[in-house]
Amino acid sequence: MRLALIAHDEQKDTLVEFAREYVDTLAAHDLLATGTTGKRLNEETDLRVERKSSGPLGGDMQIGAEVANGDCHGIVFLRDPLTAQPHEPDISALLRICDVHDVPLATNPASAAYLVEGIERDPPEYHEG
Ligand SMILES: O=C(CO)COP(=O)(O)O
Repeated sequence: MRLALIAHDEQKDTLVEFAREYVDTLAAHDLLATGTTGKRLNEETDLRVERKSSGPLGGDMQIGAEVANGDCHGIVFLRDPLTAQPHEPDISALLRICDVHDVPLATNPASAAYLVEGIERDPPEYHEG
């Protein structure tokens, strides 16, 4: 499966910690991330992550396009619920396209744990295209 990992700045430490905790499960998958998140993951974990553009520069939309194309099958997106983001429309679009295509999406660490553990135990069926 191809999984995306994304975190806003205030959540990046938490995502790095999460990725270390689930490194064995995550390493079995094809991983991608928005730019700065991917840089942190590549530098601070044993995971190898394909980096898209930074979120404010279009990274959320690039990942959304993969969802729309059937190429991205699950997303952990640790959002900052307390800080306004300049690219809020892009974020909303990514969340929406996950719902359109029924792609699992976790936006906080508790649900991210269920998502990753669930994928390991029982990978969801997904459709090409
Ligand atoms: O802004 C983001 C997601 O909306 C994350 O982007 P970065 O990983 O480049 O910080």
